[in-house]
Amino acid sequence: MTAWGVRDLTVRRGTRTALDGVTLDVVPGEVVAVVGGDGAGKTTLLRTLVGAITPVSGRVAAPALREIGFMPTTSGTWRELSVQENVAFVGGAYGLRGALLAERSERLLAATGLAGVRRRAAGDLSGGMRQKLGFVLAMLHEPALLVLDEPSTGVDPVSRVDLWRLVSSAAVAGTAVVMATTYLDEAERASGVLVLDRGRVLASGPPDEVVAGAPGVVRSVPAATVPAHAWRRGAQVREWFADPSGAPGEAVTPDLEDAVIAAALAKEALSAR
Ligand SMILES: Nc1ncnc2c1ncn2[C@@H]1O[C@H](COP(=O)(O)OP(=O)(O)OP(=O)(O)O)[C@@H](O)[C@H]1O
Repeated sequence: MTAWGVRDLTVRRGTRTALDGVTLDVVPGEVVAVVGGDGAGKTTLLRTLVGAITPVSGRVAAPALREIGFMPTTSGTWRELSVQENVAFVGGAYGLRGALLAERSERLLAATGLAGVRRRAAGDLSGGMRQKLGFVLAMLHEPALLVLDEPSTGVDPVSRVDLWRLVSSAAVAGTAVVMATTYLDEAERASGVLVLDRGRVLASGPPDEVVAGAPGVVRSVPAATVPAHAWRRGAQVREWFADPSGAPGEAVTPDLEDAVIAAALAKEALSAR
């Protein structure tokens, strides 16, 4: 089984090092989530994986271009074209036509709930529907590697669940999927997570291992001891402590969000020394 991905990747954008020694594996049948804040390097990583950016150093293993499905943050749809025309246009670009194109597009339009709006211009679709159309276009040629750049950002919660279902069913069908996301609840459902922070890997592995490997301890506290180490979770205030012994407050069962914050704070504490 071929694993796609990158090894020890360093990429420069302008004068900045956008990625510094990043390794990512994407296996057929699995979804890997790339998480990180604005400017962490998610888009740069995905674009380098699909061959749109040349790295300074490191290795990229990806299938041939026509075996890759790529959905950019902007969904990759043509706003002036109808849903049907978007599908026909992209299908044509991949050399799909006739019964094969009809069968693929009908199946994908039905799965995404877009069959009823096939004559509507993509620009008149809701944000969530437009992202689903972007997914249809990226999947039309049945790629071996599906690369999705923040498909669910700004999408309503119901459409987010729909999109996740589509993405995971693509993986179940054998596609290797990598998706950038800013939603950690979404990343928690992936097989693997890569946490980026200013171009460097903060943590990587299956979500439960990333959570188990989080440095220090996260507690629920009545009031923050060190405000810069505390954050709100619903009605609670949570705080990260480097040293678990004698940490105040109550124990919490950490999730991926806690683990990512803990890893970021531990790194900051280390570099401040
Ligand atoms: N064309 C460019 N020229 C110069 N610097 C760039 C360029 N594109 C990105 N960068 C820089 O590279 C770094 C990584 O950006 P990237 O877009 O990959 O991050 P991201 O995690 O996808 O964040 P966002 O969600 O905000 O797009 C940032 O510091 C960004 O400012």
